[in-house]
Amino acid sequence: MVTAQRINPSILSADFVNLQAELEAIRTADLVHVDVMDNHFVPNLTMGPPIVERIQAVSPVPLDVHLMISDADRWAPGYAELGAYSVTFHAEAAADPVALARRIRDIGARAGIALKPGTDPEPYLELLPEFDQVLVMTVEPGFGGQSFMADMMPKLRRFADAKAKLGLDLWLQVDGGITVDTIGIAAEAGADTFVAGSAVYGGVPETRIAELRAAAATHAH
Ligand SMILES: O=C(CO)[C@@H](O)[C@H](O)COP(=O)(O)O
Ligand SMILES: [Fe+2]
Repeated sequence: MVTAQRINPSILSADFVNLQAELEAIRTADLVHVDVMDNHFVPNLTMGPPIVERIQAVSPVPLDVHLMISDADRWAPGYAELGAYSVTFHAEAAADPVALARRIRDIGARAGIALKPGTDPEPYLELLPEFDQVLVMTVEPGFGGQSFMADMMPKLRRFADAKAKLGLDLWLQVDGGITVDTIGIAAEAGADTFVAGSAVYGGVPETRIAELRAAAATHAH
């Protein structure tokens, strides 16, 4: 069986003044990746619940919310409540990642855990049944348009191995520097869900999404 692959454009690279049109432009995507930043966990500031709620209301594709915020335990459940399809918080920002994932799942969203490049995956491997997706950051979180960190591939493989060993239906997501040139490297290492901001919005989004899909498919497991 070939693993399903997902392309999730990040609206961080979209024109925020024309967000509704930018959301329409990616209707062939699987999910829309929404980067929430608080200028505390990362040195950048984007949006909070009121704007994400409006995006949820008008988006033709479901929301994949990536929280780059401190005190995730306090804020993450609200994004599940407003209807996000998945809510991913950072391991480094949650006091109790398992309890938080359970709250997100109880509300009805998929629960994701994200790891910054410097974060060791080992403590999280045995917790994987508590999550629906793992996000391996392939740039330092905070900004779009950075270069893909190929040295994160051993971490991705570590999660892919643990997923296989435990027989889990877990999505492995990569975020940062994904292009037609790097997506195959990530797919090869076990990723099945690909976030791309500048690569999608830097051209005609529908064409870019199709190109990314084709490039990823040649490396599907
Ligand atoms: O979470 C982040 C950045 O912190 C990402 O989702 C970026 O928005 C991806 O942008 P590109 O690297 O694809 O341009
Ligand atoms: Fe992101």
